[in-house]
Amino acid sequence: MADAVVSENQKFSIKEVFDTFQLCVTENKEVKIDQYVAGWRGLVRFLNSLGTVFYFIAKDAASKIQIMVNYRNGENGAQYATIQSMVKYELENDLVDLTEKASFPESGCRTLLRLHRALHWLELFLERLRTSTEDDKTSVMCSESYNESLALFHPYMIRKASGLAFCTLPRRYTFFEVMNVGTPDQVVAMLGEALPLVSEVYQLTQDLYSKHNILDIP
Ligand SMILES: CCCCCCCCCCCCC/C=C/[C@@H](O)[C@H](COP(=O)(O)O)NC(=O)CCCCCCCCCCCCCCC
Repeated sequence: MADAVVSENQKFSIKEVFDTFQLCVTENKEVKIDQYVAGWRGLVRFLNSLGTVFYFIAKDAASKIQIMVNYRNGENGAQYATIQSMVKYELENDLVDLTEKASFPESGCRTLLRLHRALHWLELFLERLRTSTEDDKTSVMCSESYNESLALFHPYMIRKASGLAFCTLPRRYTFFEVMNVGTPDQVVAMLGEALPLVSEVYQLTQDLYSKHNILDIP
């Protein structure tokens, strides 16, 4: 509720976003979609605070978030409580285009897979940020992480536009300030705590998709 009245530009701490990812995982090691989506919302808000050049990225992420929210609010919302229940439901009911785009271009499994791949980028980027030193460039850390993950799935034009956007990233010190966590040492400590949470969510999803052989949904 509070989220709705908070202005998009209001300063918030990136730590809140990572706390949300912590709430994603249930005792049975399932990943809750509401919290997963909430985590992504926070990341998009942070991205928006970095400037309009990231708008095309934020817009794509936001539209995928919205697709997932719509499933949760729809008549079969309960089936979308966790990523595990969603995969089971959609596969059992033939609601996923597995080999080529056809009747279900916006299935939950497909949409979440795009966010999941982006989470891998985040994992790699946060690790680089965490182990970086003062003079390291955020743009380089960002593009190296991108090239090892999301870029493998993106066409040339998107890779090109992304590369241009990365060049506008603020330097490390300023970037840490925008994260609004505290001193650089505190940011590094926070990243050390946050990374295992993001990694766990990523790994649980990866294992699930791999088990069902749905890592290549078109
Ligand atoms: C800090 C700098 C942030 C740089 C973000 C790096 C990710 C670059 C992604 C570029 C996506 C370009 C937009 C379009 C993508 C789509 O074509 C493509 C495929 O979708 P389709 O199969 O439906 O066509 N979409 C995707 O791959 C999903 C992309 C989602 C990107 C979300 C990025 C959120 C970044 C959040 C930054 C938070 C940083 C926090 C650091 C402490």
